[in-house]
Amino acid sequence: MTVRIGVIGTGMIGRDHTRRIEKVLTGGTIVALSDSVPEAATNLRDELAPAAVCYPTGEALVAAADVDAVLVCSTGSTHEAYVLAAIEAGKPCFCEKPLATTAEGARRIVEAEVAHGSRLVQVGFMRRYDAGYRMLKTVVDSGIGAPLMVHAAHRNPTVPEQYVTPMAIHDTLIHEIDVLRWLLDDDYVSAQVVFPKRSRHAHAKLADPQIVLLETEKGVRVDVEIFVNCRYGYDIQCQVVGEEGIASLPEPMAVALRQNASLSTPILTDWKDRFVDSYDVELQDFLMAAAAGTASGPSSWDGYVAAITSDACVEAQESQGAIVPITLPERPTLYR
Ligand SMILES: NC(=O)C1=CN([C@@H]2O[C@H](COP(=O)(O)OP(=O)(O)OC[C@H]3O[C@@H](n4cnc5c(N)ncnc54)[C@H](O)[C@@H]3O)[C@@H](O)[C@H]2O)C=CC1
Ligand SMILES: O=C1[C@@H](O)[C@H](O)[C@@H](O)[C@H](O)[C@H]1O
Repeated sequence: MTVRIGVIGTGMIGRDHTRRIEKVLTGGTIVALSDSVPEAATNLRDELAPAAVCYPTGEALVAAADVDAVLVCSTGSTHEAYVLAAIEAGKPCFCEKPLATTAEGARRIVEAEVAHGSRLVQVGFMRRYDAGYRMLKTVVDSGIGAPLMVHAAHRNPTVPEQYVTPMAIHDTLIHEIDVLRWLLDDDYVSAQVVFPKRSRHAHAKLADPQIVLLETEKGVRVDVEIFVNCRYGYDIQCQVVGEEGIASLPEPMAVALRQNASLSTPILTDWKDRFVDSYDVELQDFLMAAAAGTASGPSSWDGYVAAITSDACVEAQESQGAIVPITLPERPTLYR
């Protein structure tokens, strides 16, 4: 079966996902596009999906009879309404992170999906599909004894002016929030944020870098450096310290160059390149599940837990070093 897909939000990642469904993956075709800026949708149609119909609203796209499944790739604050509409229509829905910009919004999605009675939503936490993180998880699960600590870093070369301090959590740390609880098979119980000396490259409304300290139910201590004006590249680091050994996320594959009395490997600069294979695998997974009328991978529950944890981290940013507790509600059986 070829799954007929509608894409809401045809900006940077909506375009990239349209390209991969049309040009790279099997089992899906783009039949519908929508963006609040109509030319964004028509331009993408002309460039990559000539058979697609452009809809004036995301709601009209979700309701279209020939749309089997929906990709929500619009601005984060708009995700909740579109995901709820897809659930109401009984259509599988891939939602880019964040699932919702508030924990309340994510809870409403969980409740709607539970009421529907089966999974329909996959959240775009692509790192769970990354070959390096999967290799790391295999080792963490069996090769280093009980995990004790995680040291991680999420570095971007630069960010635009509109990227402000809480976005370091909602937009950036959210990937670590999800992938580390998946890696450790654990949940967080508290968060704290400390601010080192501020980089002179940070914009006025951004405290950069930041260090987020999380503690898990099993007592693992996690520190994540968020540094989004690091200048030198897009660099994702993760090291798990266990009772019997230390396991590190592999570096992306790169040619080692011996030249002019030096040995070097390039560092990537763009998140799209760093996780290009993971995006392919996550969307292929979505297409396979959608063909069966369901969803797999990171769930609404994972999106909800990430939202609760993000809220605690933002509160911690604002509380000058205070430790903010994280309390999760009971996990519905649908997500066990
Ligand atoms: N998984 C990942 O690594 C990444 C995820 N993202 C997420 O994807 C989402 C989109 O990000 P980008 O593509 O970078 O942003 P973008 O700004 O390039 O694109 C967003 C698009 O949504 C459209 N839009 C805004 N409000 C809308 C509405 N109510 N209905 C329909 N369309 C609307 C905008 O006109 C724009 O074309 C964000 O939630 C972001 O966090 C973005 C980059 C990487
Ligand atoms: O999701 C993403 C961006 O929105 C975010 O701004 C970057 O920091 C992340 O690395 C990227 O994966």
